[in-house]
Amino acid sequence: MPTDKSDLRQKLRARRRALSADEQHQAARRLAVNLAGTRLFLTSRRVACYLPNDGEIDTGPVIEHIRHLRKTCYLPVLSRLSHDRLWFAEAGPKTKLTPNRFGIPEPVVKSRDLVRAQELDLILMPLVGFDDQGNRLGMGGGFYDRSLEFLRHRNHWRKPHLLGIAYDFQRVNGLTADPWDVPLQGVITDQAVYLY
Ligand SMILES: Nc1nc2c(c(=O)[nH]1)N(C=O)[C@@H](CNc1ccc(C(=O)N[C@@H](CCC(=O)O)C(=O)O)cc1)CN2
Ligand SMILES: Nc1ncnc2c1ncn2[C@@H]1O[C@H](COP(=O)(O)OP(=O)(O)OP(=O)(O)O)[C@@H](O)[C@H]1O
Repeated sequence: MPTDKSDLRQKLRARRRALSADEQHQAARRLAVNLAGTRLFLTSRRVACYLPNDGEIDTGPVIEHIRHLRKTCYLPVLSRLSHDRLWFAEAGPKTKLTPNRFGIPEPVVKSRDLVRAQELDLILMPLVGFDDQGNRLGMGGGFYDRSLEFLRHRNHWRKPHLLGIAYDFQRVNGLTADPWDVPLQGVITDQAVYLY
């Protein structure tokens, strides 16, 4: 296994992109079933998810389930970044979307309707790799870590709760945590629920 983070990123990203449409579809459905039985998800009302990019596991069934349970679904918004922190916007089935600078669709909303991570109960986070300590390897922009920095200074658990969403093959051994990394409380995959 490559030890270098960027090599590992490239390898895992290529493996995601190599899945057939049928494999992607199956895995996305299994993931939604696994998430649906997770207590942290069931007890959260304001839930942020993401729209898939670069072969990330499809979140369509998850988003449908969030709405079915009458929870509020949020998506990350990059286009009005301040100090590289993510904002989040409520996203219903009729919300207009526009591609951000990475080509990922994001909600078109008024500034006053943007919320900070602090206001959410649960963030379902995209990731490239994860390990059994709750360490997360992301796309390398540092957006989530910067936006969740306030969680590192807590001495008791504060919202939002953090769960990663991934294919099971994205589980790797011993990622080295950087000082700014904010650990995940669990990762939900197409095969399992890992809680740390
Ligand atoms: N679906 C999804 N949405 C997300 C994230 C994510 O990882 N996945 N992010 C998580 O933080 C933020 C966006 N971060 C991203 C960081 C890099 C690239 C990316 O494709 N980078 C290219 C280089 C592109 C360029 O520089 O122009 C690459 O690495 O190939 C995409 C999203 C917010 N929204
Ligand atoms: N809390 C922070 N304060 C300042 N800089 C940060 C912070 N968190 C991350 N960064 C910067 O962001 C860069 C990318 O971090 P990292 O490689 O961990 O991103 P990532 O978690 O893979 O990306 P993403 O969260 O966008 O998926 C790092 O080089 C680091 O300098």
